[in-house]
Amino acid sequence: MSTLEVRDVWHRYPDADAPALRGASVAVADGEMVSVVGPSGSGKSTLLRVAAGLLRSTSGEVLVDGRDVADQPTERRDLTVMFQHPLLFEHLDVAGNVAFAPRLAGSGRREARRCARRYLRLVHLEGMDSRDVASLSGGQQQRVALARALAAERGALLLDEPFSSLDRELRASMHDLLVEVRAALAPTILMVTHDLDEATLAESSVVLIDGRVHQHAPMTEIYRRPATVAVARLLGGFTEIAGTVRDGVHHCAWGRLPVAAEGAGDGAAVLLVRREALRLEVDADLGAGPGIGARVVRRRPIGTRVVVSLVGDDDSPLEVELPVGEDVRPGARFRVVLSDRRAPQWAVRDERPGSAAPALAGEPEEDTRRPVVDGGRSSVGPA
Ligand SMILES: Nc1ncnc2c1ncn2[C@@H]1O[C@H](COP(=O)(O)OP(=O)(O)OP(=O)(O)O)[C@@H](O)[C@H]1O
Repeated sequence: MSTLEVRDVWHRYPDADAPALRGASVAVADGEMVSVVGPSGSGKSTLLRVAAGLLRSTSGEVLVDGRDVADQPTERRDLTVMFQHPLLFEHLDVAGNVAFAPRLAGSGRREARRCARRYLRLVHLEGMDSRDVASLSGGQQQRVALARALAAERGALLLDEPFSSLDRELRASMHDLLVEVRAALAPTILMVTHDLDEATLAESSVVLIDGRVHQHAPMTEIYRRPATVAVARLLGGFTEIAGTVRDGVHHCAWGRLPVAAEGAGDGAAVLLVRREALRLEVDADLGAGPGIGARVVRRRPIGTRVVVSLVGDDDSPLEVELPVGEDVRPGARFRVVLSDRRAPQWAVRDERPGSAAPALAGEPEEDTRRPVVDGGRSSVGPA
């Protein structure tokens, strides 16, 4: 077991217009699992490849067990990597694939196969030692790949979208397996995924956007209090209400709304409200508290609920989630209000292009290598 830390890493690919990583930092404690999420192209795989030693970063440190391993090749970093595609050796049978790492480490053939069987049992593939890997299903192949990664018996396991090529059911069974493996072996894990549900398997998640860490916290906390508008957009389902915070109150086209003390301080700020925390009132209720007049643009059913998209009287887009069956048709006018008007709302600094106070206005030149957003554990809100 070991700890893994990536510290203030910058990376620019040759000929790229912009850096893929801009001062990204992630720390994974011994036996802990951290997931990395972010939009496509945000630098997730680059971060993992730098940690694995498959890519040399432009600057920054990678520490395994507190030791700087920047100059060490992957095989000397006490870690192992598993990718989306299993990349099994087709000339070896199942046990031969899993025995590969112990063989490489110097174990004899019989001992290595014994070790392989142990890990095959762990991934529920007992009795399949002699099977041809090409004859296995995609899910079974990925189990072999996991057993092979575990059989290397390295301190840390780096997973790059490990289950994304599997269908929903197989993915769920791999998630269960990962939970079992963690209970049995407690490996230190850094996992890149674009699946926000999968990310919740980890104790905490890092949200990487444009090569910067916007937030590092448990996923439930990230949903509750996204650190930036960009994080909220990645999660989806938030309505953004622009305005200004003064003395703990958000002033906006909706009126005056109290904000949570830990959020944005005075200045231009966006309230991030979950769409299920909003409801529609008929226009007759105008003036009954904070809210905004809006016109329905479209409705989109999702399971037993319907997402209603509206345009507010200030031209802002809004989304409200209601039970299916509500009589809400395109063109109809309503007043959008908060379900609980007294609850403090979550406000973040308004850093959107064109806002009154862009948070990135003071962004350093790229080559100063200073992170703009705090990547610390449980950080909320931009630095
Ligand atoms: N070999 C390369 N040469 C040049 N640019 C690259 C290279 N690999 C990645 N990039 C660029 O670096 C940025 C980050 O890419 P990366 O693959 O790390 O993102 P990602 O978050 O893993 O994306 P995805 O979720 O789509 O896999 C992207 O803009 C990508 O186009």
